[in-house]
Amino acid sequence: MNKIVIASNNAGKLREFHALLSPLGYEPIPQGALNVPEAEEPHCTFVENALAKARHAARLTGLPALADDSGICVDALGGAPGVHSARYAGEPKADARNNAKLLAELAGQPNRRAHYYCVLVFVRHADDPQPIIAEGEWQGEILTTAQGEGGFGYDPLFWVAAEQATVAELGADIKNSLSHRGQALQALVKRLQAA
Ligand SMILES: O=c1nc[nH]c2c1ncn2[C@H]1C[C@H](O)[C@@H](COP(=O)(O)OP(=O)(O)OP(=O)(O)O)O1
Ligand SMILES: [Mg+2]
Repeated sequence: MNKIVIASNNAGKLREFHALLSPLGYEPIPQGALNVPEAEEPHCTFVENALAKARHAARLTGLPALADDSGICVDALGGAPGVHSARYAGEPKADARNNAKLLAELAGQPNRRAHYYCVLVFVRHADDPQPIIAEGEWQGEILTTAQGEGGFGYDPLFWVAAEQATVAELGADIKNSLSHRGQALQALVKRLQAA
């Protein structure tokens, strides 16, 4: 088995990585299981934050590491909350408060277009000079009320027209086949398997 530390403490992401990587012969290990504390995410781009998280986990575990930095970017808000999605409503990060703030910011706004973005960074070791980087994007719209119980984060507000459902109403397998994270991971795995 190819052990990979997943440099995340987000239970929703960890579930998705497990579902996507395990059938491909990888053994994803959440960084928390190896006592890796949360990394700082001080940067203004997703890719820099993902690289920081991946190097941090690889340094502390001595294992290859995969990090995800992701967020939701709303057109009418000039791309916000973007890299600040996790802490949009301040500390401590909380999905319910973030969703409430997003609805408040968009009150009366007819333009509901948004996209999820995900960048994945894989490092073979902490100082890897050639990280493998892959991205994914998923277009949708922000509803005016939450719908559905699945997924995590902003999923109950994120409407996918092609499915006539919010992401929180999609099954996990369908989400993984369409999502920003699923797309990025498919691209990343191709690169890993070619390496
Ligand atoms: O598929 C998704 N469905 C719903 N919401 C999502 C998704 N993907 C990212 N998001 C939101 C959640 C969080 O508010 C932010 C990620 O922030 P981000 O810093 O990358 O993750 P995090 O702090 O939750 O965990 P960690 O840094 O340990 O991986 O974007
Ligand atoms: Mg984070």
